[in-house]
Amino acid sequence: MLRFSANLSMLYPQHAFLDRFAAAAADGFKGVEYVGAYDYPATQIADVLRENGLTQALFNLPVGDWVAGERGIACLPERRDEFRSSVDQAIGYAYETGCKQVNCLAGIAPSGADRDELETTLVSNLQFAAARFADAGIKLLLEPINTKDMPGYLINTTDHYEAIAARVGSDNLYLQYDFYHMQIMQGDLIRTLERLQPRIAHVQIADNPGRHEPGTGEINYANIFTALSRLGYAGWIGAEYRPSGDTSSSFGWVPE
Ligand SMILES: O=C(O)[C@H](O)C(=O)CO
Ligand SMILES: [Mg+2]
Repeated sequence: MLRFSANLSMLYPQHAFLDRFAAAAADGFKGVEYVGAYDYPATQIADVLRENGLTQALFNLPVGDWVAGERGIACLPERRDEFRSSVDQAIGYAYETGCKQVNCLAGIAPSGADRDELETTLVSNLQFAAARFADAGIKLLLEPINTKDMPGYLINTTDHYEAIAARVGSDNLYLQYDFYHMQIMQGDLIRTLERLQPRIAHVQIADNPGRHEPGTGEINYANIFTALSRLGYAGWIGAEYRPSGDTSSSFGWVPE
């Protein structure tokens, strides 16, 4: 049985963030996810989840200054201490909201930076975080992201995820497989899903081009949902897209 989670950073843009939970529940979602809710007390998020009968499926480690263009700090050597204290902050939010998995955004490579140094920093930070999250019973995820939407982002392919994961050497580092990003970067979506499925803890969906709802572009989501069912995928499927119109009218892709 496939389970869908509403990505509240993208769906229901007409509502204030805290009102998006009720909108998702009214549309039948049982789970929600978002980039992060660190501007709100964790207890407030827990309350709104409870009031709406929702499970917290996923959120990200603190991503740095999003408005200034940061997309994670895990690869930035001078932010090592900040990253490590952000792990404790994320664990606190995960405990309070009952969330069992947290995604790490690697960050944008500063122009001219030494990529080896960035990767070494990322590996060391992920080793630290994977161990802390394991002690807390929470999975740590790493997501490759396409270079067109996010130029300079450090991890862009599943091969790169695998290379980093091999260096991290922890059973508690999983892949967040976003079909939209991987369609842009490498295609071969279902074969890669089949190969990496044991390490995939969360998937996300959007169509390409446009990053709108499934059915608006070139990705065959009917086949992808069949593959996920066939493989016995038991995680959440995050609806992480910008609706082409009204969010509540965008769910024609949900399988019967
Ligand atoms: O953009 C994405 O695909 C990520 O999942 C995210 O959380 C924010 O960039
Ligand atoms: Mg994603």
